[in-house]
Amino acid sequence: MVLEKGYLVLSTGDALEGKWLGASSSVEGEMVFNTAMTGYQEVMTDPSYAGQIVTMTYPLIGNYGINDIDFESGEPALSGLIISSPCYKPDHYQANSSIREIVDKFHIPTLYDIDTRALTRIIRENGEVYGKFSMSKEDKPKKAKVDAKIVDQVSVKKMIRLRTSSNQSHLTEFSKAHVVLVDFGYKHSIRHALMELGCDVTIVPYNTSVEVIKGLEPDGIVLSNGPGDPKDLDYLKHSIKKLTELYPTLGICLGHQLVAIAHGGETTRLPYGHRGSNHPVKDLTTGKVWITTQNHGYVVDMDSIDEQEWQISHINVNDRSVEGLMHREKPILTVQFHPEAHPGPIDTHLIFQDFFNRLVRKGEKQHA
Ligand SMILES: NC(=O)CC[C@H](N)C(=O)O
Repeated sequence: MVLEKGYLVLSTGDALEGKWLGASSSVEGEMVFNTAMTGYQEVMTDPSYAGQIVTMTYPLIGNYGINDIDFESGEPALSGLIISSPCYKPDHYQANSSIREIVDKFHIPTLYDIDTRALTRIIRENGEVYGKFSMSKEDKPKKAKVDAKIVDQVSVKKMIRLRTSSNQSHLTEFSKAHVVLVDFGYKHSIRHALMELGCDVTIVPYNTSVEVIKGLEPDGIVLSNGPGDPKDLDYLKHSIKKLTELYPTLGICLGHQLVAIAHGGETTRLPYGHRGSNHPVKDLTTGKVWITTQNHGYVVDMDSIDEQEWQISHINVNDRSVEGLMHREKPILTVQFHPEAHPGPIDTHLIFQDFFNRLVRKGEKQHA
C-alpha cells in the first residue's frame, strides 16, 4: 500500500500536512529554508546541510532534472527536504534522472505539497525551529540541536590526493601549487576551483594534526565549509591557529568561522540564517557589491574581532554582518559566503585567484 499523507511537525507546535515523495520517514532535523530559484541538486548535495531539513522556497523543484555534473558530494547529507510542487518530467539536455528518482535512490526523506510560504514564515518568526517527519500530526520533534559530532559524519575518513591536469598554473617555473583542503564537509566545487587554477589538492580529514599536514609540504591551506555549530569544534582552535601561522590560508564559511574562533573571535547564531544565491556582500577594500551564494546559520561577531590584527574585508549589505576577514600582515583570507558558488553567481571566484596569488608570492620568495 502506498502511504501518501505525511506531516511535518515542528517544535513550535505547528503541524503541516503534505505528501511523501518517496518512502515515509520519521527523520528529525533543524528547519532551514533556501531561497535560490535554481540549484536544488547542489543544495541537496551540499554537506553543510547535514542534520537539517531544507525547505526550498521556490515552488517548482525538479523541472530541469538531476545531472551527473552538479553533485557537490558523493551522497546527499541533508536530513530531509520540503518541496511545494515537484516536477516529475524534467526537460534539460543534461538531465538523466528526475527528482523522484534521486529521492528514491538516496533515500532522502521528502515531503511535498507543503505550504512552503507558511513554513518559511514560521521559521523566520521563531528562528531556531526543529522539525520531524511523521505519519501523525500529534507527534513532536525530540531533538534539540544538530549533533555536535556532525562534521565527523561528512568529513573524509582518509586522505585523498588529487593532481591537477591544468597547466594554467602561474607557478610552472617552480612547481605547481599544492593546497591541503581540510575537509569539514567540503563541496566538490571548491576542489574544482582550486584545480582549475593549477593547484594539486590533498583533501584531509578535519581532525588531521598539524604535524601530518606539515609532512605534506603544502603551499597553502583551505579550510572548508561544513555543517553544525562552529563552537562545537572549539577544541581544534590551537591547531587551526598554528596552520594559519605557517601557511597562506583561505577559510570558507565554517572555515572562516573557525579561523575567527582560533584567533580569539566569537560566533553567534543569526536569527534565521542566510541560505540562497542572491545575498549582497560589500567588499570594503574596493567598495564593490557582489551577489553571493550563502548557506550559514552562524556568523562571526563583529565586536569580537581584533581590528588591530584583522581587517573586516566584507560585510553583508542586508544586515551588516561580517562576511570576510583579512589578516593585516599574514596571508590569511576568510569569507562567510561561497566563492565557489554552485548554485549561484560565480562573481566571487576571484577570491580563489586572490588566495592563489598569495601562494605564488610565497613560491617566488622561496625561489628568489
Ligand atoms: N556552509 C557552511 O560552512 C555553514 C557553516 C555553519 N555550519 C553555519 O551554519 O553557519
